[in-house]
Amino acid sequence: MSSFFEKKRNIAILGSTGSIGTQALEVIAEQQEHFEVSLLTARRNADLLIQQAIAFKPNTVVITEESLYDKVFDALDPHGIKVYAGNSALNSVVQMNEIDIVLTALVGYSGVIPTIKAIEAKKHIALANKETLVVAGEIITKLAEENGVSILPVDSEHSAIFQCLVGEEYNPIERIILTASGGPFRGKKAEELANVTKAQALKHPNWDMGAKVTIDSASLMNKGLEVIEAKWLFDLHTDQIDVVVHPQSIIHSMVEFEDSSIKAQLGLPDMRVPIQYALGFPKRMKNKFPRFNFMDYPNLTFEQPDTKTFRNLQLAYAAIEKGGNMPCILNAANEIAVQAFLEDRIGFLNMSDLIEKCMQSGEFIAQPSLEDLINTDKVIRNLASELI
Ligand SMILES: NC(=O)C1=CN([C@@H]2O[C@H](COP(=O)(O)OP(=O)(O)OC[C@H]3O[C@@H](n4cnc5c(N)ncnc54)[C@H](OP(=O)(O)O)[C@@H]3O)[C@@H](O)[C@H]2O)C=CC1
Ligand SMILES: CC(=O)[C@@H](O)[C@H](O)COP(=O)(O)O
Ligand SMILES: [Mn+2]
Repeated sequence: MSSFFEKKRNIAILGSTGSIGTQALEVIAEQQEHFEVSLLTARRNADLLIQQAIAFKPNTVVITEESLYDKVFDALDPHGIKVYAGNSALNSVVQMNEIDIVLTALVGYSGVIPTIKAIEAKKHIALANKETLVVAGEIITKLAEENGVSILPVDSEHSAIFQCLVGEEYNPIERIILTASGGPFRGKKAEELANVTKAQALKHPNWDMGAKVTIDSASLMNKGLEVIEAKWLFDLHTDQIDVVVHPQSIIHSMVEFEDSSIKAQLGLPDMRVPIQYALGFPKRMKNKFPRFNFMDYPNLTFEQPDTKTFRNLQLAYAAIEKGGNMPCILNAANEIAVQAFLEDRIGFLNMSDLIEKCMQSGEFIAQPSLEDLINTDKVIRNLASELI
């Protein structure tokens, strides 16, 4: 069967060895008549990267950890696959001619520069890496517009909103409602959270994801980052973005229009659905993913987020309302806090304290350039590390 696209879409996956990256390869394996892989990248997981490259035959792979170059080269050179190492290699290969769409599935701030390089080379972006828009949303959305490229959301909530907006080009959004699972500690109070372990925090009730986003979900920082991501993706004011806790993660998010109608996108929690939608947009492709059965979920429930206990959501709203480099400060402090929590160096509640301190002491820049943001990230990482 031939593809319904003019030609097969060439996909670059930045972070192919992670949770989003591996699920994207599952999607591509099931939709081989429509997609092929031109680039795969990883940081340290050389064994999986080699395995993926042999199976999907990309033109090029990058391993950013330079000490692993020889291992990956020796394994893939005999297959005619080009191998590079390091961040600068990543920033240049995302511009390769044959790439149509770059799926950004790296973690954290590391996604910012490769995404900018890809947009400058007029590649469409399938955006999983929400931190990119948190750090540099204004610069990146402007750059995408100037280069005529689309930023197609992969994050489940933003994909839901994007899907609700198809056909609504003439209808302004009144507000969006981002759903939040509430994470593994939903309903718990501060005194119960003081001594929770990373093993408990890493047990998300509905989604199987990488460690960083799973801790963010447990602390509600994930929802805070998603509020900022939504502001830039859909050009909204923060007072148009509400968060509702929906513990079943079946309604992935909603849009309310000016006539009071609310549209929602529903389905089982399965990231392959939004990944496939972004890569195949505007086409919905037939697949064999499990189907949702309403009888299995007789109770879909909704609650207010407890922002007194889970302070990160309020900190994120405060950061985006302040604007400038404040979301970049929030993000850098959060990345250091999450890493420290995962290494048992700080407790769960200390994460919010650390982020708040960095927001209070970091130098505020109202109209930051990209260089200002790169510097802010560096300075705040140092500050947060010193404060631990
Ligand atoms: N997982 C999910 O279901 C969802 C994730 N997201 C977002 O998608 C992004 C990816 O998340 P997820 O897949 O869970 O993350 P993972 O930790 O599972 O995977 C991250 C990937 O990026 C690579 N990587 C990590 N750090 C660096 C770095 N500094 N430089 C270069 N490559 C790096 C890793 O390589 P290696 O394996 O070699 O370390 C791996 O391939 C995040 O921004 C997350 O918030 C959004 C919605 C859902
Ligand atoms: C799958 C996905 O998009 C995650 O970002 C998810 O949203 C995490 O769930 P909560 O942050 O709602 O717990
Ligand atoms: Mn999400």
